[in-house]
Amino acid sequence: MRETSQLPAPGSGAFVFTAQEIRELDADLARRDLLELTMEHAGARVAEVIHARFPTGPVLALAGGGANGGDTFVAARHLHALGREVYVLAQGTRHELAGRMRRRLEGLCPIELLTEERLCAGLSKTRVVLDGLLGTGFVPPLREELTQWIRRINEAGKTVVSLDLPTGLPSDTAGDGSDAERVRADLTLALVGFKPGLLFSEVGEVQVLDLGVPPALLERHAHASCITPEEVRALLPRRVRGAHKGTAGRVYVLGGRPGYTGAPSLTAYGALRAGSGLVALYSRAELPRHPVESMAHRIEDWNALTALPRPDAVALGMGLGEDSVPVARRVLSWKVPVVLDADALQSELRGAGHDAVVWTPHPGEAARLLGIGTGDITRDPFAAARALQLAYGGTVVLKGGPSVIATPGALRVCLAGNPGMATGGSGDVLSGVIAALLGAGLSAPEAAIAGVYLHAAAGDRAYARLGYGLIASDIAHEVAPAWHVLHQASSEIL
Ligand SMILES: NC(=O)C1=CN([C@@H]2O[C@H](COP(=O)(O)OP(=O)(O)OC[C@H]3O[C@@H](n4cnc5c(N)ncnc54)[C@H](OP(=O)(O)O)[C@@H]3O)[C@@H](O)[C@H]2O)[C@@H](O)CC1
Ligand SMILES: Nc1ncnc2c1ncn2[C@@H]1O[C@H](COP(=O)(O)OP(=O)(O)O)[C@@H](O)[C@H]1O
Ligand SMILES: [K+]
Repeated sequence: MRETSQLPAPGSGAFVFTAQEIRELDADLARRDLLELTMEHAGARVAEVIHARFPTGPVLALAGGGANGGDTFVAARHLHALGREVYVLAQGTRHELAGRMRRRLEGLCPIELLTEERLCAGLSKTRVVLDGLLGTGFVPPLREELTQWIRRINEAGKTVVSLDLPTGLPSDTAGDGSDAERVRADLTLALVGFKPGLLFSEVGEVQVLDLGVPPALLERHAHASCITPEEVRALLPRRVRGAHKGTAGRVYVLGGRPGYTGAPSLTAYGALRAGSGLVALYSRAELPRHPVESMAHRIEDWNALTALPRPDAVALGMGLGEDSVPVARRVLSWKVPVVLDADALQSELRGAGHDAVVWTPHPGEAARLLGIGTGDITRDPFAAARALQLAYGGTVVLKGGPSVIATPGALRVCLAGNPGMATGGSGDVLSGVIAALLGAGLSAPEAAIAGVYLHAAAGDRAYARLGYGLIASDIAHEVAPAWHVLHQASSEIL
């Protein structure tokens, strides 16, 4: 599970790039004669951060044969200029720009060929290791010598700062969880944006460095972008002075069966705390713990739904069991906005959805919907979310730490949230939050983006108060203050 401290503050509007997208961005920068400047900027920023965070002691800089090594030569030059003792061990390079950066360093501080013996000697004398061996150009599997060096670095117990990616971590997919074949970094300084591998693997702290690349270029080449509090704040529905409960959104929650009565109640709490004017629960079971502010109806036969007035939004599937597919088909025919969750996430519903549907699978449910293994989902959540959206339509929320959203036009990721939220029922609360936002008039992509962020921000508030002992209803209750803070905050304090 991801530690709360690992990702940057959720305010970060950072982008995410795959290795191929970085190659395309670099080619674009090169055409504009900006690539060398960008590498210079990268090295300067890395040196600045290292000097600020670890102000004393020698630095051992390890430079590989590609541009990751080139950045490292630049960082070493800037650290030297800051008066730091720097020792550089480098592989040979055929990379033109990296070679130029190496020549600019030669004569200022020692550069020696990287061998295991020199690495061990260097590690014994240093305070900080700058890992610039492999970045986005890493093509697995690791060559044998790299495996040995990584082992030495990890065994030395020094502070390790990785440049762009911890060496050995694949750029585009989650690492396999084994630490043996990648550098265990204390801090990774990611250039221009996250790489998917940094979001979905256990990698320590990550800081994204702005390299002064024009935002339009970043946007053009990016794979995904992080949800910002500012955009969520702008999306949150505002009530007019004359609002009444009927205009604030009427949500139906269809779920539960004998023995499974908690889930729809948690969804109702989520919807109420996210501002629904009226929440009605329909279930074939008695729902003993539902919020008293909601209306719970036990129904014998789902055909009774036909006689009900159409709501503004529906959340469907939590604890509903095998009734889910026929009930979902009926509700989808109403063409009102719907959140499909839990038992309603079935492949029989492929083709039955519409634009105003939000599908909210966790990786197990996503695997069921796509007919592949859960490992295939968690290895590349962006690809999985996109594949689900293409297959099922609407908007897809692939839950996890972090959650990913695929809308018809974009991939988004939510940096808020924490492992304390890995507790039964927290996904049920999310369905209620999204349904409330749909009921208040947000589109499916908007409700998914704002709902996932609000739910995660509520989870962070609950974690701050309760730590890993937080339970799903705590998240539901924190949705209200999370919303309120966001609603009231001026943009300066977001
Ligand atoms: N816009 C940006 O963000 C900017 C990004 N920039 C930087 O560019 C970096 C990407 O640079 P890159 O493409 O040169 O690749 P990089 O990571 O240095 O690796 C290549 C080296 O690795 C080697 N190698 C490969 N596989 C291997 C294996 N399995 N086992 C062992 N070795 C292996 C390969 O060896 P070869 O195959 O050539 O023998 C070659 O020597 C990126 O991470 C960032 O730091 C900045 O400079 C400027 C702007
Ligand atoms: N490590 C984590 N970091 C961030 N969010 C998490 C983490 N673990 C779980 N969550 C969030 O908690 C919720 C869990 O949902 P789900 O697995 O459907 O739970 P349940 O089925 O018990 O309701 C999702 O919104 C997910 O994003
Ligand atoms: K690296």
